[in-house]
Amino acid sequence: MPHSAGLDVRVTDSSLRDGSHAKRHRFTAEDVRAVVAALDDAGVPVVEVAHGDGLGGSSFTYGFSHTPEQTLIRTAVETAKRARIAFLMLPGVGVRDDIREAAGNGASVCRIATHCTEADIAVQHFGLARDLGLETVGFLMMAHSSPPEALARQARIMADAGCQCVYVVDSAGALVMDQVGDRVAALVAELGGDAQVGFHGHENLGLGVANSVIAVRAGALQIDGSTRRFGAGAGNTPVEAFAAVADRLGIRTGIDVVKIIDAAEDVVRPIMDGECLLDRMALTMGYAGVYSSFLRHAERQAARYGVSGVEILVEAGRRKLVGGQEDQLIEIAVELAGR
Ligand SMILES: CC[C@H](O)CC(=O)C(=O)O
Ligand SMILES: [Mn+2]
Repeated sequence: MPHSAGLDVRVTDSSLRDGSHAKRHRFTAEDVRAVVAALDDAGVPVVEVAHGDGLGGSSFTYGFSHTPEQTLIRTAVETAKRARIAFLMLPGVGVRDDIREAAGNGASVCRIATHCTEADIAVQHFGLARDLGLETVGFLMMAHSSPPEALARQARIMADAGCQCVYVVDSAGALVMDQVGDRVAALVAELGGDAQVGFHGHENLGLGVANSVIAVRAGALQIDGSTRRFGAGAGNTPVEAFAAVADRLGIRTGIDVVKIIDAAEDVVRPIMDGECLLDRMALTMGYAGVYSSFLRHAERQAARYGVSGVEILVEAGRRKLVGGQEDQLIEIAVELAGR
């Protein structure tokens, strides 16, 4: 199922969604307008916009949005001339009405994310999205924690429910090279022509670009990244670096490398609170297999209870915490403080 528009791989930029974690969900409509205009001009085909934890994520658990995400989505749709606007939702964090509202605001790509063993909770959401005429993408999160065959069985559930591209999502940035290739290849073999396969990387072991190239070589047709690595943890695969490497390898992304390099420096960097760094905390996440979006939560609890953020993350990895279990970071911090 190749791309029609002369592309070998379609890139989705997640900086206005995954970057929301790094910016503590403080995006403004002006931020969205500036970033979408620059990415659109550089030829990025899909731009994802939402609260970091997806539609409905604005809450005490995950952190409140500065500007309602549906306003941000509408702003992105109004700004983009060519790019399609995508949104993410996690069943249970968001509900079906959130999908209807995002579609009403003009978003055209619906991305549904589940933990990598729980694809069945997304079945009704894929059905609704297809009924609304949306393109569908499925996210199998924390993919390092499931072997390739198990992941492929979950991908089959998503594809049968109407998902048109299932992503191997390296939420913890813990997958190392062949581990990406093996997972992508298993999904390609399982799905055949029924759905495409994608890869979403994080930089916690410094492998976002290399892992993405390996994913493409294993048959992935969609790749996520964030310009300037603006994402959770050490950030995502940098779109500008991936576009440059892809160009050198003869992989067509349709992205203008010079323009995306300028966008990273002149437009995206100024709206970031700081660079997304491969520092002690982020590297620990990749090494211990911890959900990247736990970074800010772990930092906060470490400061609040006067304990080591690294120790919180190591224990979170040992407990194999999944998204939605942010409150256990508090429990871990309290236990560490009591020792
Ligand atoms: C909370 C959703 C999560 O950030 C989705 C994602 O980008 C990932 O799992 O990497
Ligand atoms: Mn991510």
